[in-house]
Amino acid sequence: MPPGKRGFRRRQPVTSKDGTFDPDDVAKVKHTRMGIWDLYEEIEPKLKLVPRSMRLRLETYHEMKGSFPYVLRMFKEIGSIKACWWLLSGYLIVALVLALIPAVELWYSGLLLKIVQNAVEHRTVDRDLLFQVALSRLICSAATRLLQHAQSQLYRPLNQRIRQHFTVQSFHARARLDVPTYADAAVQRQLENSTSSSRSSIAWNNVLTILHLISTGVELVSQVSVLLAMLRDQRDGPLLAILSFGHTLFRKKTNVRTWAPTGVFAATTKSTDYQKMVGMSRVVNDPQHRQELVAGGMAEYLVSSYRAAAEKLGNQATDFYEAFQTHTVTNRLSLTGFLSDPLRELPQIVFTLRAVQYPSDIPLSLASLNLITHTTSQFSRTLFDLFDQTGSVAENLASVRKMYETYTIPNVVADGVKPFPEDQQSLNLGVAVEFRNVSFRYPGSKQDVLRNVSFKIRQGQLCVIVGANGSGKSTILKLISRLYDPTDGQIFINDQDIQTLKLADLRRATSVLFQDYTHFPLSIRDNIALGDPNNAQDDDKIRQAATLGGATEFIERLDEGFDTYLDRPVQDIYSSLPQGTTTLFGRSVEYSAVRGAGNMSSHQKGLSGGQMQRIALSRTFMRDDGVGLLCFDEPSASLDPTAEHDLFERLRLLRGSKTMVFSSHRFGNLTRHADLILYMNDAVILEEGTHDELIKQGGGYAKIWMLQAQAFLP
Ligand SMILES: Nc1ncnc2c1ncn2[C@@H]1O[C@H](COP(=O)(O)OP(=O)(O)OP(=O)(O)O)[C@@H](O)[C@H]1O
Repeated sequence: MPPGKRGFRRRQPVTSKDGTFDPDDVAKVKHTRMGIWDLYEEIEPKLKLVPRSMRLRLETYHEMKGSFPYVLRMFKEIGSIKACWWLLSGYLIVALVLALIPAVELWYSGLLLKIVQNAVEHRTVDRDLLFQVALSRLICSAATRLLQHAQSQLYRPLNQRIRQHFTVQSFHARARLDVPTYADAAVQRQLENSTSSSRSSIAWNNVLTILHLISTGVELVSQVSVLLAMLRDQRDGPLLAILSFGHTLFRKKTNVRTWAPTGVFAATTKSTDYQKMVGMSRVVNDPQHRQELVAGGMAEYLVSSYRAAAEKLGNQATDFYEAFQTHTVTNRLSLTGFLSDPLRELPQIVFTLRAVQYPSDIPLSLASLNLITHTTSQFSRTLFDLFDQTGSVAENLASVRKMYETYTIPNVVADGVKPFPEDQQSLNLGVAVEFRNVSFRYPGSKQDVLRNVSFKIRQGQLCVIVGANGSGKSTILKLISRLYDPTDGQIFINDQDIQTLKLADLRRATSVLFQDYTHFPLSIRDNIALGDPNNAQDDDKIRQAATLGGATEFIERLDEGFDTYLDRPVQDIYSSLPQGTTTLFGRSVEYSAVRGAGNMSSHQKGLSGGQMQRIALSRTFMRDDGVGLLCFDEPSASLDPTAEHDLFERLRLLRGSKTMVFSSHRFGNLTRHADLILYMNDAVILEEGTHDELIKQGGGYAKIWMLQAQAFLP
């Protein structure tokens, strides 16, 4: 990943805290300069009674509590997945047994110590007990291996089952969102926070976290019980244990390393040189820019600018994390750091003093010292790790809550309740569309893109909306298909308020080709089939739609015909192929360096804009049954004049008596046949009527018509 801000934004999700963060608020925010980076950290309110770390921990526990109901729901759901309960119970049992083994080992080590003690004091060795200890150690290590193997065997099927189940759920949660909801930055953030990777899932990660917590708990409790039992019999045992524990605690305190600030923070760089360096490295590394880079002879300029910027910045050209670490490392030399090492030696010093005092005890004390210090520091490390993990455990558990919350993100465009139309046959006569004083502003924008727009398209009419770029034509089509709701005013379909109609019915009865249509990274067949998901398996229909869209001829010329992927989402993987290999799996071999280079990035098969538009048109033609309203936004923008003429002829024939709405800034063919022309400019409808009426009126429409006509006059 390129260095810098991109990585930072992606990796640092916004916390669940309410309110806003204003870097300029000096009362609440501390500013630190770190090389080219400016770090802004929220100043924690200073409560004397509760230390900051404690307060953070309390907050964390509180957050964890809120996540529990969701975690419970997750486990219930996992229980409903085939065979998951059994696998999970098996996994838990294995984990618990594994957690008990260190205590068993410790117990036998204690016994060994007793044997040594006996040998020293009474000069006798209990051979049976010694054999038993040796055997038990062997059994313990064999059991650990076996159990770890069993665990890895259970891991894969569990992970796969759980991941698959929750991936489908999350797919559904995302697919159902409407346009304004999906475009909402807060929703995007929410979705990003609940994204699983392709190899594991939020649910599985949480199952592992919880199992880890349980087994660590069991490990600690069992070890502490054995340790206590052992310490009871050992001279100086408790003292040595306390000293070891103290050292681990002290070292932990002096050894806090963070890769980023811990609280609420934001960081930015004002260095234009660094921005330029990162930007230029993207231009060079991203294949989509290669064509322009080469054709424009930019390489030399880029290299010299990059070098100049790099020289100017020197070692300050780092991403935020590196800058942060450099900054913190220089601040880490402290007195506590120096004290840490002598403290480590303290148990040895105590032991030496005792050895002088009781020389006969030396072998025993040596064994005790080793066992006790080793066990205590291991135990305390596990304990501290567990404490340290509370933050990430809370975050993990919270991710389950966030995942479930995405399932219920409410859509901005609310569904209606009335079925539409009541009589399916009526659709053949088209539908009437009426706008009453409609005003509209895109979410987050301050500007009205439609102002007080009113018009009425009667059943079966052909309406053409014309006007300059940005006048609001496409927006009208988006409102008719209820991608958005008006900010003001009402829209009526067959005299019924559009907001009362069932969305699924409305969308089934309407077919829209947007100007900014996209091509799905699927096969051409699927790209067309999606025009009518109900008939997506009907190959004849797909071919017929392709013919109507004028696409059959070029599709059939492609090597893979209808199976061609416009943009293959999963690339074939190969390396070290002999040079003569030009095709593989029925496709031509492209080396990764040239994949997506040149004009192949957006449509790998190198289709022209017009051909892509024909595929989009075919998708629209897929749906003819059960549709009463056809909307086309600049359907011929990329077509040559013959193709445009043929398209309009086909559309007129196919239309029958259905309502059709076009948006266009080309006057001519279409407008002359229109029953209603809406002439727009700057968010309002200025003129409306038929071609003859508007020409007679001699207004804006007539003027542009004359302008376009003149272009063809000799
Ligand atoms: N998603 C959006 N968010 C914010 N503003 C938008 C969005 N889509 C369009 N706009 C703005 O709304 C205005 C009207 O756009 P619209 O696409 O409806 O115009 P148009 O008449 O169809 O233009 P063109 O002839 O170029 O297709 C423009 O100023 C455009 O910048």
